[in-house]
Amino acid sequence: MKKCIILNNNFKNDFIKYKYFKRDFCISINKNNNNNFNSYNEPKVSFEHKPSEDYERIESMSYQELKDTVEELGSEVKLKTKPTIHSHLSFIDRMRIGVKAGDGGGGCISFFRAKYIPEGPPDGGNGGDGASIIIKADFDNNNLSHLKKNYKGKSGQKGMGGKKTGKNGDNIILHVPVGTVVRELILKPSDENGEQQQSPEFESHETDSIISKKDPRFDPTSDQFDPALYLKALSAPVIGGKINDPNNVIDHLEAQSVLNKLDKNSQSKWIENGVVTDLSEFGQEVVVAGGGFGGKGNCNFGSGSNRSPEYAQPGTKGEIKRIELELKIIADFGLVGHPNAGKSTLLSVISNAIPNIQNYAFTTLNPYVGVIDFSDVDNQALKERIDSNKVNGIENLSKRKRNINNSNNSNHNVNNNSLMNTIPTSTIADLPGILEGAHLNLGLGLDFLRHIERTKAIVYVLDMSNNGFPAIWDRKKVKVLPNRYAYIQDEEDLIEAKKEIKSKIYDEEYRSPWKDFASLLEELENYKPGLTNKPSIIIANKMDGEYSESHLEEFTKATKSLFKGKDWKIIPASAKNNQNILSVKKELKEVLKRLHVVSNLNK
Ligand SMILES: Nc1nc2c(ncn2[C@@H]2O[C@H](COP(=O)(O)OP(=O)(O)OP(=O)(O)O)[C@@H](O)[C@H]2O)c(=O)[nH]1
Ligand SMILES: [Mg+2]
Repeated sequence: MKKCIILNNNFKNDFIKYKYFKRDFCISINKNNNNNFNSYNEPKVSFEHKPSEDYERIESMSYQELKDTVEELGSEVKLKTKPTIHSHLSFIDRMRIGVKAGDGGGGCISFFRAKYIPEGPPDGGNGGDGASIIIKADFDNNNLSHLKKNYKGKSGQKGMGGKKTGKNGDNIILHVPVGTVVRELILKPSDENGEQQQSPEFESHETDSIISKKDPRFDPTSDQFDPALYLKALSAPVIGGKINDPNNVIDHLEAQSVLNKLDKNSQSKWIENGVVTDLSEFGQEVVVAGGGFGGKGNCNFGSGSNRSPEYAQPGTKGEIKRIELELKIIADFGLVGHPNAGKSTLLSVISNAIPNIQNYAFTTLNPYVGVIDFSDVDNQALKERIDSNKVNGIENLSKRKRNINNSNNSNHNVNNNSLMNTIPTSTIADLPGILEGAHLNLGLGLDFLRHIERTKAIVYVLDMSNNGFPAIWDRKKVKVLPNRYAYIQDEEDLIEAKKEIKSKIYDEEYRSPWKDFASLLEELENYKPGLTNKPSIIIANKMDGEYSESHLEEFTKATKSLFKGKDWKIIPASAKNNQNILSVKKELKEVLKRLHVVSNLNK
């Protein structure tokens, strides 16, 4: 029997549909704003059948028709819900949304009337402005999953008699994390052969004249209508007004319907038009679609020659855009640890980077990104397989091979391997060391913490040899605890730091990896609650130390309850002696693999 799966429209990615679920064909249901998957009685469905390159899509099929079709294909209809994925992994770092700003309200044509004034002056008020769509960097979580696919702004209210102005549409503000890059997209139409055409050359200063001359490339009813040029012109800075000025000739609704059709037949593709905004400051915002202007009411047009103007301005159309949002991630992984824990040394053995390594704190002052090559992990996996086959005998191997080939269900081993093979390399950032009070801007403080936000996962590096770190800095040293120093810029910093650090319960005589780890988590959480929810790995470094084994034992015990429900692994290693580095890389790849699945599911 052929395997079939029914998914809701969230599963846009064919790779996931066919490879992850290992089905012969799959059916996706058009959701009617109803998230409860099992509650469909008569769902509208579209049908996709893709064992080969042929791709069939039937829109609006009834449930019965769907069942018949599926049964004809030799399967049965089964509703399947989304696979559960660890909640802290499900963050979206890139998404595309459609935005339509509200139209401006039309001006009003009205005349003042009273008992003894039958022909009063014009008193039609102005229309209100349409709502703009604004993207603002003030969201508290490093995630875009809270956003919808489309936003539509309210139109401005029409003007009213008595010179009353219509209400403006309330702007829609989309809250995104600091570090989000906003890109405008334009449609790149395909030619007959499916090849992408080059966008026509477009000079912004041309636009004004083109539009006013009724250029057919901007006319949606003309054969020469050029969607790419049209979309570009919508956002181009134009001398003497924008494309959506009331004086131009474009029928925007008609144009949008042409664009929608192009979008639907999926021969077209959205590409960047080069308008990029990097929202790198808290509170920074950008208007991605400007609301239409309200039209002027006839009270504005009365003049000596025409005291009773019977006309008013219509409102202008709100802009329509497609936007791509992306979190600016500096690397897949960020190395987090106290100064001197061995972060840079670890980076140097797992990646191609050649960082500065010194036996004093704050050697690393800026993030340094290295590329990890996973080919040795893959080679080892292959070698292990060959070795185990040698042990089990060649017969076993062929049996297993056959099993894998025959199985059409979601065999996890097969899936995992195919996913892993799609991740040949990854990036890792060496970050400056962190110490207590970093969230108060001690040490390299806030600058450093900001970088952690820009990595997808965290690699904690702990010094298991527990030698304590000699805080030798070339900056102004201030002793805040025995053996501990902090970088203080002024008196105020110092008072704050002392207060903060004293309020914590630290055993001043004795440092332990557990306390180190707890203070790292605390700093991260103090800076931004939820920051430690990122996928994480703990590297117990300096395992070549005399007491490292017992410290690791203590650490594992102490963290047991904390790690409940989290899939954080503790990997013992010695970066300096290149011990167990392959296991570290293996685990990094495991984390990436999980991130990869989630990111594919959310595209
Ligand atoms: N014994 C031992 N020493 C190590 C190990 N890994 C690193 N070290 C040493 O620890 C010292 C600090 O290493 P770094 O890699 O510079 O430490 P870091 O965490 O990058 O320090 P900052 O950049 O100052 O935050 C160096 O002298 C390293 O040689 C290890 O596994 N075992
Ligand atoms: Mg370093």
